[in-house]
Amino acid sequence: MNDDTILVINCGSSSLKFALFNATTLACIASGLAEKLSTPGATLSIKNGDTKSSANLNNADHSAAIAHVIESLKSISLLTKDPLGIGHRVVHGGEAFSDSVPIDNRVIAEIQKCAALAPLHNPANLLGIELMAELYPSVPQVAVFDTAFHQSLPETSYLYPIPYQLYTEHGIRRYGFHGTSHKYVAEIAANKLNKPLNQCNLITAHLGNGCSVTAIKQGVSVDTSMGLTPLEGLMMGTRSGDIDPGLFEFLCKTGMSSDSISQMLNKESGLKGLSGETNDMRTLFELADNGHERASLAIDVFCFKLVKYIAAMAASLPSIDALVFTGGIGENADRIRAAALEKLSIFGFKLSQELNNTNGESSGGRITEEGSTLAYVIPTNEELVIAKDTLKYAKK
Ligand SMILES: Nc1ncnc2c1ncn2[C@@H]1O[C@H](COP(=O)(O)OP(=O)(O)O)[C@@H](O)[C@H]1O
Ligand SMILES: CC(=O)OP(=O)(O)O
Ligand SMILES: [Mg+2]
Repeated sequence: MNDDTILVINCGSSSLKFALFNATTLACIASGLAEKLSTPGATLSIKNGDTKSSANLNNADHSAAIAHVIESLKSISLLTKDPLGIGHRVVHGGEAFSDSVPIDNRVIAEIQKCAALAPLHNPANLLGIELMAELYPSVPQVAVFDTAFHQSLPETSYLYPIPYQLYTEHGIRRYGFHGTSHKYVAEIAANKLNKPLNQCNLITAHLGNGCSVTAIKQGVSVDTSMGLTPLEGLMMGTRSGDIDPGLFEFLCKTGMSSDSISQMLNKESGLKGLSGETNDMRTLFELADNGHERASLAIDVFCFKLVKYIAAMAASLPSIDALVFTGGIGENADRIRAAALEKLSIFGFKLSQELNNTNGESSGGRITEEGSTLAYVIPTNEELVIAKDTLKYAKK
């Protein structure tokens, strides 16, 4: 296959997601995931149309994994010539970026500066950029930031009530994340509502492994649940979300180091921490159905936090045109959506059980009854947004 392509890379701390798009049609040709990198269990799975393959990568690090990805794509006659452009998901762009940008040394330096604010994400994103620049030195690379869409937050939302110099001198403020996803589903929701986005008031709930909720007023982000880092806000797969900051001192006094507290809050908390089992919502449903009490408890706390945050987001809006669910949980977990909407009847939501059970498939994503405040399921596609933004800077 000799069509022009755009390659999208989402380099995480121990994983690498990629997607290859046709640059003309923007159809996704192949996508995949290399995970558990730098461990004996490292694997690569690739989906190419209906064909799925997987391979053991045996301790491969990011660099070896990227080489495997490119080799594998070539072996199925894809990526036989250089891509037109390479787009990267970059989690933290601080206050420097309110849109996607072509990557140059200045951009790399800014991303490096933001690494202190996102130590789990930005260094991995930078590694992906460096590795691709080595492999394809003459191909334009573009950075697409999770934080960009939230640069419209007003001061009242982004400032923390702590000494003001911490903001001016150290950039400590709410930045917000998953912006690419919130923006994408907001645009689709506006289409469904048949209104320009700048006339839409929406609440978008991105519920994947990381979870965040955003209030979108007349098309722009005005409040969001994640903060300085992607740890604040909702309960997530392995992240705690909001906790009392007093917990930190308390745990320090028990002898825990700040690194181990951070590890606990980021990797051992959330659904996994409360259930004592897993961060995977599907498995938790199975466990709960078989009488596992802490799996049920973890699901209940997850729903409670979700409802609380959706209600908080409503405080920033004059009205709610629609609530949107997206991400692996938002798109598939009908019982989470049902539990949430049941508790949100104060905002006029009336769930249609029938539409909800099938993820709104027969109703263009709508899962509410006639006359209800609208709620939709809208599958996100961050990779497509990154591919589109990359194409803007890739010369044909
Ligand atoms: N059919 C399903 N029912 C319930 N939860 C699901 C379903 N499919 C995926 N999920 C959940 O979605 C979450 C992963 O979301 P995803 O958006 O894929 O993650 P990531 O943030 O890593 O991209 C997991 O908790 C997974 O269990
Ligand atoms: C920013 C963030 O939380 O990303 P993810 O959901 O991919 O972990
Ligand atoms: Mg995802």
